[in-house]
Amino acid sequence: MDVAWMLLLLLLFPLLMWTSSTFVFYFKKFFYVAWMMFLAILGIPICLLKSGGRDVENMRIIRSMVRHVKYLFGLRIEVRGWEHLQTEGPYVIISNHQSSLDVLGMMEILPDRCTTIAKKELVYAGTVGLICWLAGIVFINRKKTNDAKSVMADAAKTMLDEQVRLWVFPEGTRNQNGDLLPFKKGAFHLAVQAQVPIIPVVFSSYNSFYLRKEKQFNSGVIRLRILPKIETKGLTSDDVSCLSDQSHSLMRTAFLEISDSVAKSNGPLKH
Ligand SMILES: CCCCCC/C=C\CCCCCCCCCC(=O)SCCNC(=O)CCNC(=O)[C@H](O)C(C)(C)COP(=O)(O)OP(=O)(O)OC[C@H]1O[C@@H](n2cnc3c(N)ncnc32)[C@H](O)[C@@H]1OP(=O)(O)O
Ligand SMILES: CCCCCCCC/C=C\CCCCCCCC(=O)OC[C@@H](O)COP(=O)(O)O
Repeated sequence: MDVAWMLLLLLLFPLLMWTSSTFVFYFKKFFYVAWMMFLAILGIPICLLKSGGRDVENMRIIRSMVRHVKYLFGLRIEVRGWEHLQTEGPYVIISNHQSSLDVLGMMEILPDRCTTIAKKELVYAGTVGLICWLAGIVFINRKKTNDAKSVMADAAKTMLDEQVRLWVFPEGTRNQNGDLLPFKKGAFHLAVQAQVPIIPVVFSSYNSFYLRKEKQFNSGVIRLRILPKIETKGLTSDDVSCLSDQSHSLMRTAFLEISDSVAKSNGPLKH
């Protein structure tokens, strides 16, 4: 009898593991990375065939190939403020940054001819790194401020010469502390140097369905709000701090508001 129980427990153990939320968390994380790497394998030759190399137009291919991924994780993305993206010419989009899941919301609203600024380490992320490079992502070395500044000054020029839009995460790193980190200045210098508007975009907190430390990854809702553009015409580098503070306060207010409302519709996290 004892042996039979032991056998039953041994059989049940993998099943228990499978249903435990920690296992599900790691499985989903692994699957997310693996699926993105796989999509990139398919996307790389398409990008090469369509544009022959590094070109911001490749972002369209990534956008269309990533749109379904939210369904695989039971995520619903609700967007408000589409009208604020109806702006001609180049602009800088700034958004909060919580996790690599931000890519899903980003691809939901990414305008044409829009690429992004990322840390240089991303270029080494296998097939994902290669496709990011092909899509014209601008890589910066966050440890060398002067290098990063000059790369961003070049980007300001490229924006105008090639009519490119840039998406920057002004917190400068991923953050899931339930609030926004103070903003780095690069995005605002960029907009002022190019004299283009800033369009703030806010993702609601993922805390009601995704918690990195607690190893929770459920299905849920992400609310995305596109805020009205902030003009920079006539502003100089002296106005950068003020511009950054103004953007931070607008985005923080929207973040707290939508995060609160989304927490109610996602319901409490099951532990
Ligand atoms: C087919 C399927 C494929 C599937 C797979 C593909 C999937 C997706 C593909 C696309 C998705 C990609 C998503 C990528 C997301 C990646 C996100 C990231 O990597 S976030 C991290 C990188 N981003 C950033 O760091 C944001 C930009 N950073 C900055 O703007 C920073 O300001 C800086 C790095 C330029 C400098 O940082 P730091 O020194 O730490 O801080 P500051 O306080 O901001 O600056 C110091 C002083 O320098 C002045 N400054 C800053 N910038 C400039 C400038 N451009 N010109 C002049 N001066 C500048 C600033 O004012 C400060 O001086 P002060 O006197 O104090 O004002
Ligand atoms: C050779 C194998 C390497 C495997 C690496 C896997 C790479 C990730 C693969 C798939 C995820 C797809 C989305 C990619 C874009 C997300 C990038 C991202 O979010 O980077 C984090 C960065 O913003 C801030 O990082 P820090 O927290 O400041 O540091």
